[in-house]
Amino acid sequence: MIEINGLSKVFDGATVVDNVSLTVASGEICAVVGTSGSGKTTLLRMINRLVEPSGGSVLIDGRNTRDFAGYELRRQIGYAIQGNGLFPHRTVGQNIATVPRLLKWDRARRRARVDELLTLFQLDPAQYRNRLPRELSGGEQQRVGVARALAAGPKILLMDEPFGALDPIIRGKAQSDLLAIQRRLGTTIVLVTHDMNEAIALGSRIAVMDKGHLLQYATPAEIIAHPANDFVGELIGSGERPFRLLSLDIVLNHVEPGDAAGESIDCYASLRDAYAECLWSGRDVLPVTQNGALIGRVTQDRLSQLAARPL
Ligand SMILES: Nc1ncnc2c1ncn2[C@@H]1O[C@H](COP(=O)(O)OP(=O)(O)OP(=O)(O)O)[C@@H](O)[C@H]1O
Repeated sequence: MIEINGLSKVFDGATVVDNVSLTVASGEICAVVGTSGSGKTTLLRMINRLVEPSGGSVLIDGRNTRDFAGYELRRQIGYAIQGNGLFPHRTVGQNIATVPRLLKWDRARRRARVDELLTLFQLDPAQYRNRLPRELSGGEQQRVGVARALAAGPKILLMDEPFGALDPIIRGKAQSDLLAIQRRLGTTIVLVTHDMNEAIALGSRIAVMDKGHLLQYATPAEIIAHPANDFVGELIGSGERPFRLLSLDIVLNHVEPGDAAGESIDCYASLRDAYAECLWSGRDVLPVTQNGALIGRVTQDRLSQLAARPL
């Protein structure tokens, strides 16, 4: 668990993070969003003390981060940044083994960990471990960057726009890979992003920053339904609200008995995708399948109700 209490940072007389308090429970993903210069990166870097706070405290599992040496803290907390930050002259395997080496893991254990992580990120170890970063695509480099951050099995992972440079398709894939890995390892993640779609897709909670202040800290559903003020509402995008709400839930939770004509939709598809399919195919009801077998139907009426402003 990460407890941030009254955290502030002053640079050259300017307060860039102003008295921010929030708690990230173990195994949760906190997505930090906000305009450029709102203090997101500074907030993130105060958690592993790459930036020393001017005031306030950060507790990790109840222990004040001031009680650790900075380097000690950074070995325990994974850190992944945009553009991956890989060492260009070290192989993929050496890059991933950076922190394990600092922690003096023996060679066999390092090798086993490198291969385990490459496999987890769907990169064949035999093919990738001895390559240099420049011999990888941007998306592959990004995955190696995240694998490196996870190498020593940190309980906490800090991510600063990790997928910012990726194209939308690879980005979607990288996000779903991260979610799958996070669920498997139970890692607590704080992720800075410019992209509200990414925050909604990944965040168990979203922290909205503006000019160093934390404006709202709530679940995606709460933020979409009840933005704390006009600024947060604008960030969500008023025209997007119904669709963002639909993107939070899956068809399986709203299947009703009955038949429908035409191509079916998978029960794990988002309600947003189901609604789009209704509009696109001109149908007001879709058959729903689970593992290929018909389990019922979903209606456009029901989807419309679910897209409406919650009371
Ligand atoms: N080392 C530093 N020295 C002085 N000012 C700094 C320093 N680091 C950041 N700042 C200032 O602090 C403010 C917040 O910066 P920060 O990088 O935290 O914002 P951000 O929300 O992450 O922005 P972006 O989305 O553009 O990356 C900015 O005005 C920035 O210029």
